[in-house]
Amino acid sequence: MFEIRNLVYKDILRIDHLEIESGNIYCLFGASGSGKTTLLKMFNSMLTPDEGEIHFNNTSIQELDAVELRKKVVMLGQDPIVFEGSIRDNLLIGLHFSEQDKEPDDNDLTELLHQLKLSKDLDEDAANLSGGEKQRIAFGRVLVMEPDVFLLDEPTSALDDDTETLVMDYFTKRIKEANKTVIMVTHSKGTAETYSDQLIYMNELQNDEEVRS
Ligand SMILES: Nc1ncnc2c1ncn2[C@@H]1O[C@H](COP(=O)(O)OP(=O)(O)OP(=O)(O)O)[C@@H](O)[C@H]1O
Repeated sequence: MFEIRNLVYKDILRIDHLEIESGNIYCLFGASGSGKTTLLKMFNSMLTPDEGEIHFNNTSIQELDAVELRKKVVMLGQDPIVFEGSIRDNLLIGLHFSEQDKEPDDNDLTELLHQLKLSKDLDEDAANLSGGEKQRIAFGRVLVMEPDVFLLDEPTSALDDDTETLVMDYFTKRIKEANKTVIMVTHSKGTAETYSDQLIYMNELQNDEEVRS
């Protein structure tokens, strides 16, 4: 699905080769500042390598329209974005930037909230949610978009352990059923070991001693 060859980005990334196969969950693991977020941003063209190639389904990412690519490869950043409006608005807003043409109805969205362990009404103002609740709403938004690839940057960092387990169990079951691909940054080795098909250690990936953490 993705293949990286001879990638160089500033003095942050130096990767000879990395292959991401579809249908798998990959966890990027490594020290703070080791380039995990930077690498994640390469996969949907938010950042462009200085040297080297990234291929997505055998086409160079640079040849693809970034907007179209981001419909298939969706990033959920470290800081959850909440838009003005209700919880319903927030769950549905990503559909405008996705290839998914079937809009979930209120029953679907209420079930999604339930699975994300959010006892909230769809009409509630999203601005009043706590940090962990906002994180789950942002998670729900990308789930509704149903992209081929989820790029997740510490998606459960604001959740307590029990909630994280429930949310991740639900998420991984759902994406495995749909044969989606996940590349996820996490600081939790337990989360990485529990949910990933493959762990990618940044210090092993980087080929230059100078960029090793
Ligand atoms: N646009 C940029 N220009 C220059 N340096 C940058 C840029 N973005 C990030 N960096 C630096 O690159 C390094 C890697 O940052 P990155 O955010 O990818 O690390 P990370 O592994 O995700 O860290 P954390 O676990 O703390 O989120 C850091 O030293 C950071 O300061």
